[in-house]
Amino acid sequence: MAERAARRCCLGWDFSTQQVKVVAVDAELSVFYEDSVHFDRDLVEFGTQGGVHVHKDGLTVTSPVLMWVQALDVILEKMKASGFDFSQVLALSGAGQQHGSVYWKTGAGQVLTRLSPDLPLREQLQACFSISDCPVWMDSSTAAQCRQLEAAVGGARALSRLTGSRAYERFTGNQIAKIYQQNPEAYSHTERISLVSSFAASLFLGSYSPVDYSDGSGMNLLQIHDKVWSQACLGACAPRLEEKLGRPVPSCSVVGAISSYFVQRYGFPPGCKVVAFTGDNPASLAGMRLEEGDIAVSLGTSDTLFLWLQDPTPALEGHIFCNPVDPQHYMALLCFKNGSLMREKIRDESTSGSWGEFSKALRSTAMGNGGNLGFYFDVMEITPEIIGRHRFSAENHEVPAFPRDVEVRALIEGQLMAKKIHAEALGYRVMPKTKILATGGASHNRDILQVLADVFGAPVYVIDTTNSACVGSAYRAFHGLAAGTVVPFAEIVKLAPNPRLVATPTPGASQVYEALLQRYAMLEQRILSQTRGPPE
Ligand SMILES: O=C(CO)[C@@H](O)[C@H](O)CF
Repeated sequence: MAERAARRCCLGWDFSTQQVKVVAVDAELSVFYEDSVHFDRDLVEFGTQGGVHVHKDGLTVTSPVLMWVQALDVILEKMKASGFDFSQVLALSGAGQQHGSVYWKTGAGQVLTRLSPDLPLREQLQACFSISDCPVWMDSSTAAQCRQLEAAVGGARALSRLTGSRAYERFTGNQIAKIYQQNPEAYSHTERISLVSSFAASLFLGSYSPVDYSDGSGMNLLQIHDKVWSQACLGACAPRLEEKLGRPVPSCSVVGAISSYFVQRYGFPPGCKVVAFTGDNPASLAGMRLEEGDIAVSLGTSDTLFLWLQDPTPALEGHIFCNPVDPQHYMALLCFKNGSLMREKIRDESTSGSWGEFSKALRSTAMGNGGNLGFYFDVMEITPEIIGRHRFSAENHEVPAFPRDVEVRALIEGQLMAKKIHAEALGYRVMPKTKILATGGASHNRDILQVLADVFGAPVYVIDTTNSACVGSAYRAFHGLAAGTVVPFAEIVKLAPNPRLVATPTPGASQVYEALLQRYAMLEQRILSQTRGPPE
């Protein structure tokens, strides 16, 4: 085989819900290698579906930690077999599904430092975990612990101001509290608790990696302004918790050099740096190269907004995390459950299942839709908590139906105005330099993106985000190599492929939507007050 040219690079890892993925990115920021191990398909013995075990109560959702360990063994062996030249790896970083937690048994730290390069990780770490099936982000079994935590710190809004979010069932602090309450023996035999991100970093380090600020912001435990653990939250969840978590670190930190295990078994250079791993969403923000004032809109099954914020306003909806690439700033995540499934339903009902007709309906109706407004939530919406379909005429009278073209525009304008209103409630503001990055299935529909540009009053770009968490992790590894210097992340990634401009605001759009957004916000509050008590 022709000798492969030496290619200095950084690796970006993603320990996600369904697989472990890796990309290799060279100094020109080109991705030249990628590989993955899919849990359900490649590690059948663990019996997962979608990478998880959904328990009989329908609320508890876990994943086997040894599956994640074995996936790393398998993917590294695949890379070795493919002839990947590990000696060229300057640094690596990674991402993990947010909120999940790993419980290292007393003594495991010693095992990590003394791994034999002659054996796979799975064999040597077999007995190192006090909890074998780890709680993950899909778990919703900790409602009681959420209420206890909010009560301990003065309520949901107080907790949101402190940690960036009100209590959420999937957030790690509440999961730790449940384990301490329901399995105290396992908790007492736990010497370290990692997130999935810092667990993965620990494997490469050969010692416990600290939790980074950004993923740590998804625990309901970290004070996002001071970047220290909240003693009130720690105390409300479990005893002696701070010693099990260790001190959190800035996300751009170099947490150490790669363990000799990987040097001897795979040929990594001894000086290969490990940069703190972080959550998958913060890593994706890095991969999309979001900058201050930018917003990424992922239009998928559920719609997700990634915001870059300088002065966040924590609220009862959405999540504020410490920014993964700028320790002075923040990011926010907003999830809208009624995303593409709702768009597909209206497409089927109003345009005979045709996206072409759906787009025609958008093009044949004017911005503002003649004052008609719609709220379309066939499943309970997260942001805000509303269910059902609610249509309003220009006079704010609720009506039972719209003509089909009006219905299509009312759906899309409603979904996108909700995004702007709730983003602004978290402190987001469109700036002159704002770019909107659209991703996900619906980002292939240019007519939907035109409405997005009109509602936000900003240009819309599309970007390939297939491996955004991995690529963002590789970018962060390069940034970590510059650690100690004041080189901003944007400077490190300026050679990366640029997003493609797809839509710019129609002249007059801001006048139309300024008034409509106010009406939408008022009507949303009207619906909320009709369906639940006064806001907290
Ligand atoms: O819970 C989430 C974010 O808060 C999910 O996006 C997980 O990070 C997916 F792994």
